Amino acid sequence: MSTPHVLVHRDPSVLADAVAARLITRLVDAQSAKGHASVVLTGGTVGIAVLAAVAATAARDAIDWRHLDIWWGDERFLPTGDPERNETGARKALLDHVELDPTRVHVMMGPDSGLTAEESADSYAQELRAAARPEDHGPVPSFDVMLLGMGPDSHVASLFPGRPALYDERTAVAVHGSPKPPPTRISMTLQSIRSAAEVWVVAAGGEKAGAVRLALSEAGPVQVPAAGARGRRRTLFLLDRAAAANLPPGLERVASP
Ligand SMILES: O=C1O[C@H](COP(=O)(O)O)[C@@H](O)[C@H](O)[C@H]1O
Repeated sequence: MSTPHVLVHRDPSVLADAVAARLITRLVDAQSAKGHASVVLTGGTVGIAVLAAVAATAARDAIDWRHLDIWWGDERFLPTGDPERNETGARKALLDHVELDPTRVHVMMGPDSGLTAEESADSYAQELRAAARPEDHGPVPSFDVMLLGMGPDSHVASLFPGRPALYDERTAVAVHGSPKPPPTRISMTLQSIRSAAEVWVVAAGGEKAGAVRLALSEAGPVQVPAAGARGRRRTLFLLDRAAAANLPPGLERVASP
């Protein structure tokens, strides 16, 4: 697992634009090396702002959208089209504006599929396994980039502090009784997060500063889920100034004065 690096941008808007630019570059590089790329999306304020920033730049046309696999780190277990679904936010902000191959868009199914949350999570785990290649050495693809928002309680995806999902050895699980609504969710587990080549934790706002500090300390992932979010090759914490207000000494690298 990689050691986290921290980049601090001036405000949430510069942060979203900078992450969008970084994401486009990373996906274009991956596609030029392999012919395809993969990204894991997140919900939440900054996660969706990054997608809107990608949609707003002409550089988005540098991505070969038909050869991009899109996954989600977590989903609220709500019907297709519900405004609270992470998928709905992502489609509105970006996915509806680019030409994707629908077979490469891997949604976590909601109750309108007829599946229970457990069955939906199992189905996602199977989809992950089917997409993994021998070189991934496991049941989950080595995603090129996994984007993760983070809550003020340090949750990432739908992995909340102290909850059973953090001990689970499966790759995707149902989450019940989420402290943040809605109560039922589907989430990738830490095992899946750690399969990503690059994990980018993106956070803005002073209410996240304490969680950012803990996530970059020696805290364990059961108490501080974001402390367990690490990529195989690279881990970035991409922050605005407010979220970076309480960093452990020596970590900050100011990227936008
Ligand atoms: O519920 C969720 O929250 C987190 C963080 O959201 P934010 O609005 O505080 O940025 C998000 O990463 C996760 O995907 C989502 O389901």
